[in-house]
Amino acid sequence: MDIKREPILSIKDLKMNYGSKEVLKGINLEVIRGEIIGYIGPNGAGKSTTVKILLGIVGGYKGDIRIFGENIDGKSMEYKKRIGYVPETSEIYDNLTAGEYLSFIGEIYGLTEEEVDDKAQRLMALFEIKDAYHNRITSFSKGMKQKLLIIASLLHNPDILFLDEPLNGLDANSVMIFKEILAELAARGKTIFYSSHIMEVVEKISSRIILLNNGENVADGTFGELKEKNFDASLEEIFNQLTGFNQHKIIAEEFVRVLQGV
Ligand SMILES: Nc1ncnc2c1ncn2[C@@H]1O[C@H](COP(=O)(O)OP(=O)(O)OP(=O)(O)O)[C@@H](O)[C@H]1O
Repeated sequence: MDIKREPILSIKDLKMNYGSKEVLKGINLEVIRGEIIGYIGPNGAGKSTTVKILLGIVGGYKGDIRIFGENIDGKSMEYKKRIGYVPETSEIYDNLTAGEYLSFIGEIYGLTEEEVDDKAQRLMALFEIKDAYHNRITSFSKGMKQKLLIIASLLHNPDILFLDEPLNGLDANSVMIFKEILAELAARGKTIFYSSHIMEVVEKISSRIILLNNGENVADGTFGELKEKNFDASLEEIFNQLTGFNQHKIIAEEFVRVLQGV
């Protein structure tokens, strides 16, 4: 098989209910090596639910999911060692120092203490937070915590990376570095699943964009392809069109009227 076309992730007819609420209504998706998938959709569309199912955090779904060809419903946990994850909000162990936290994560993935120490310090230096290596995470700023989460997700050199609003709190310089890191990783055959509400960034970095609305895929293609089908619009406008939303001005005016007691 052409290694570049190797399917990394395959989802067939994925359905998920929370109680009587149908959250995912039959998602189909095939992702190949080296793709950067921009996974977008309105609040509550089902993006995090999809990602949590793929990570094995949420069960009880229907459908067939294969990651690296392995059905994730099986007993094997091997596939998890090849996954990295940056959650949107994290239960990061605030009482540990950055070094202790990264050692803890690295050892879960089977890295030696020396390997983790060396890699962690070098990566923290590149993100300009090395001076905080021995500091407790509670003392970190929001952006510093985010950099730590990014490093923790990548320490074991995963083949597929799930990112949920990964730019949260990063300054403009760090955003530029991180976007380059993603492009470099993809060029080296890593697959990236990028969930975000910042359309300008998704538009620029994704090799393919998937729009989820109400638990269904309503668009799937390169930004160029989506533009062609949607009157050459920006991704923000395409998002508005495909989710049937054109009320922003009316809602904003009403919001301000309520604030003013009118
Ligand atoms: N643990 C849960 N129990 C019950 N309902 C849930 C649970 N988790 C999510 N939901 C519901 O599932 C739906 C999809 O939620 P999900 O978190 O996947 O959306 P999302 O697309 O990631 O949204 P956002 O952009 O706001 O992060 C929502 O209606 C949400 O209320």
